[in-house]
Parts: sequence; C-alpha cells; structure tokens
Amino acid sequence: MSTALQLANQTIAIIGAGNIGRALIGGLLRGHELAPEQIRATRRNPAALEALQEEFPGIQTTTNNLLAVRDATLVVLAVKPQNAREVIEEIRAHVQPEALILSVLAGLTTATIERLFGRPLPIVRAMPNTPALVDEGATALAAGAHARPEHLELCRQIFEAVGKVEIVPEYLMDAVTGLSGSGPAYVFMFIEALTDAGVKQGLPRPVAFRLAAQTVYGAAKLVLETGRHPAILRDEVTTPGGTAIAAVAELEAHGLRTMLINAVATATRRSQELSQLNNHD
Ligand SMILES: NC(=O)C1=CN([C@@H]2O[C@H](COP(=O)(O)OP(=O)(O)OC[C@H]3O[C@@H](n4cnc5c(N)ncnc54)[C@H](OP(=O)(O)O)[C@@H]3O)[C@@H](O)[C@H]2O)C=CC1
Ligand SMILES: O=C(O)[C@@H]1CCC=N1
Repeated sequence: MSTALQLANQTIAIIGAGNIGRALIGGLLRGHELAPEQIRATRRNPAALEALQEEFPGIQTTTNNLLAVRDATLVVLAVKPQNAREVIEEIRAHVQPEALILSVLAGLTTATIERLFGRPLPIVRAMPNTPALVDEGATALAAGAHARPEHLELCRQIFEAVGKVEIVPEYLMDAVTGLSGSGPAYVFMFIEALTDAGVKQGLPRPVAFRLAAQTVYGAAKLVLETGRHPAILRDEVTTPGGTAIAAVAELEAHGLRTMLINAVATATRRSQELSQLNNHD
C-alpha cells in the first residue's frame, strides 16, 4: 500500500500569511490540486486578511490561530522568527496529533520547534526565497527527526508549485540561508548597479533598468536550460580582444568571486549566530 500523502487530501493552516505565506497560497491554488476551501490563513490584521480573501476567493481567513489549526493536517509556520515562540505555545495543544508541521522560520531548528511543541511530531523545515512570489523560488527542505519521506515529498510538492526545490541535511540550512535565502538581495543590488553603469554610459534609466534586469534573467535561464557550465557560456560572450573580456578583467581585478564568497560566508555566519540565539532555552 502506498503511503504517499496527497496534496488533494490536506487541510492546510498557514499561520502568518505574509509574503511567504501568500506566495504559497498562490502556488497551491494555481496548481489546482486542492480547493481554496482547504486553506485556512491567519494573521492579526483583519484588513490584510480581507485583502487576502479578495485575492484568493474561497480560502478561509481568520485572526484566530486555534480555529485555523484544529482540523488542519498540515500546519505551515510562516510568522517572523521573533513571533514563533508565542505562536507555537498558543497552538500546540490544538494541533492534530498526526499533523505535519512545515516551518519556514529562518534560524529555528526542527529540534527547537519540537521542544516548543513539547512532543515528538513530524516537522519539515524550509528555506524559501522571495522569488517564490512569482513562482521562481529556490527552496531547500530539511527533514526533522520524526518526518518521514512522504512528509518531505508533500512539502516538495508545495514548494515546487512556486519554484525549484533541493533537499538538504538540516545542518546545511545556514549555508542555504546565506546563498539562496538571502541571495535575491545580492542580485537586486547587482541589477541596480548594472543599471547605474548603463546610465553612466548615457542610457536612459528605464532602458538601462530593463536591459539590466532582462540580462540577469536571460543569463540565468540560459544556464538552467542548457545545463552548460557558466564558464563556457562566458567564454562564448568574450570575443578575443573584444569588449566582454575587457570588462571581465576589470571584475577579476576587483575580486568579484572573492567578494561573493565572503558575502555568502558572512551571511551564513550570521544565520548561525541567529540560530544560536533562537535555539537556546
Ligand atoms: N522574506 C524572506 O526573504 C524569507 C523569509 N523567510 C522566513 O519566512 C517567515 C515569514 O517571512 P515573511 O513572509 O517575509 O514575513 P511577513 O512579515 O511578510 O509575514 C509574517 C506574517 O505573520 C503575521 N503574524 C505575526 N504574528 C502573528 C500571530 N501571532 N498570528 C498570526 N499571524 C501573525 C504577520 O501579519 P500581522 O501583522 O497581520 O499579524 C505577517 O503578515 C519568517 O520566519 C522568515 O524567517 C524564509 C526565507 C526567506
Ligand atoms: O535576512 C534574513 O534574515 C532573511 C532570511 C533569508 C532572507 N531573509
């Protein structure tokens, strides 16, 4: 007998339907595998919940977390990490014994979440990123001690509705946070800087901006769709004695690679520091 968990059979409570929670609701509904009535979304601000319901007709919204979790088979923890403890303490006695917990809380380990619930329960931890809002997220998933393969698969389906998914051991979640979780910030800076560079050369700003953003998007798509090594694709742009190699030399002189390696190392360290603050009793 298959033990696969079907998305179509789930009742999903999204506790803290802000940016990430909203992205997940959108992805789930666009996938047409479950009806809006299977989703309960919470936050404290009733006006924001009304707006959510207008955006996603048929979902149930409430400021009452207990009401949302009581019949949920899957509880998504999507509040900010600083609100996590109070929310878990509030809902823990009301969550179904068999429910799966899916946490997007940055820096909270599955062991800490389990301790806050006060009992062993299946937990999957996710580190998504904001491009999930346009179905181009990059998400890493890690299983907690009591999560079974079918739990991980269910969560994979959820995040595949809003982008690409990698499964990693939990100890790598800080590195993921430094790379793809925080990464959109680096890429936005890159697009902004490339736009300025075009403006400096005389391009109108809106034109420079569109060219810069599309260049980043197109280059990423070329890497992903061809599967070819980025260094080979770069070689194809660099005509001997031409323009691109002149700029590549400039980027190398200023240590682009080292700068990124150090930036991701710093973000990873910061994630580890925050984890240490979050995960002590
Ligand atoms: N943004 C990012 O790039 C990433 C974020 N994450 C993680 O995702 C989580 C959510 O982040 P994000 O979506 O950006 O944050 P948001 O602030 O957009 O969403 C969190 C939501 O939680 C709601 N909330 C707060 N307290 C409660 C409560 N007691 N009960 C119910 N709802 C509550 C807030 O709404 P209201 O004020 O109306 O209650 C808010 O809308 C965080 O834990 C973060 O670490 C992970 C990866 C990337
Ligand atoms: O900066 C942060 O802490 C969060 C985690 C990943 C992206 N933003």
